[in-house]
Amino acid sequence: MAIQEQTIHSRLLKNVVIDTSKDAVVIDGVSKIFKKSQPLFRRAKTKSAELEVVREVRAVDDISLTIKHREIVGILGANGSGKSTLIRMLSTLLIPDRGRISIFGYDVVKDERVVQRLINRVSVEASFFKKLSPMENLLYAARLYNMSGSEARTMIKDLLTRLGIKANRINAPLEDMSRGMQQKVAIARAFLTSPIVLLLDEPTTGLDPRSKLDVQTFVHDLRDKHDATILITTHDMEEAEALCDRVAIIDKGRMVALGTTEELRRTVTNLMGRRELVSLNEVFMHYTAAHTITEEDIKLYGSWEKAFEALEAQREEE
Ligand SMILES: Nc1ncnc2c1ncn2[C@@H]1O[C@H](COP(=O)(O)OP(=O)(O)OP(=O)(O)O)[C@@H](O)[C@H]1O
Repeated sequence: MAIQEQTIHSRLLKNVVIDTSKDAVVIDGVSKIFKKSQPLFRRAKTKSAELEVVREVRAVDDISLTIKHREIVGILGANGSGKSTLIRMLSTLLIPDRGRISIFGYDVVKDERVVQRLINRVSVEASFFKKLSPMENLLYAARLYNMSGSEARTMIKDLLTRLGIKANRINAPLEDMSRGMQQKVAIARAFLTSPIVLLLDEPTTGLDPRSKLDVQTFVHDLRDKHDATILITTHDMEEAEALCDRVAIIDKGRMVALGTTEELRRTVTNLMGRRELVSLNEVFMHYTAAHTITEEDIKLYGSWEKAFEALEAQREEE
């Protein structure tokens, strides 16, 4: 029976009872503060002249967000805005300093083990046995989840093919594949374990346009056919528009906007007094410090993109 038909019932997944009528993810007033030590005199020639100062970085600052079952939500933010920190707290890798996070009612701190069964995180730093092939790596993962060898083999082949990985690559060492291709193998691995909540940390960064589309189709399939709830961080506005039911924009750890891409575009169009609907890029710039880039900055750095990179680097240093 399709899970949609069961939404008011409970679902048993990996021996955990899930009430799919509950919100999939509830983030309630969550903050994470890091302590960073920095030399006070950066240009000091001798080490002894350096003084260390400890500074607090509010990587995530009082964020609240509720995500419904089968929703795809995008988290947009510049480098260092706190996206990965938020994802890491959701996946129990970091503990919030303040606030609560729950997944279908299970608390990420108190019910850590249960949450780990419900959630799967895909990030660029995915760990693999690089000398082994995608098939061998995924068979290893399937074994951990008690799948039979033949069942897993068929499924893996199907998954990798759907993600656009050619047959001759499936059994070749992973280390010979590009970073983008390895990223796809990481996505396939997350899928193998049928996550009920999937956290995708910049899943298409570094992928070519064709591969991006493969991944986007796959993500939609995951939601449509397998009822996954998906949280995705991205820098790519086109991707956010193509994939997400709603997007949250975060800046310096704070959530500065939340809504459908259409709603956000309309709001900013009205705020700017424009006639034509602004793009999501302009929405992003409006809500983040990107709008502070001046003509002079563009001249100085050579292009808007370069000026934006310089601004991000400067903010990261601060
Ligand atoms: N383990 C850590 N210790 C100290 N500071 C950290 C740590 N992890 C992240 N930070 C700081 O927290 C802030 C948010 O970082 P985070 O990695 O969450 O941003 P991000 O939005 O994911 O960036 P990117 O797009 O570059 O991946 C940054 O200032 C970063 O330097």
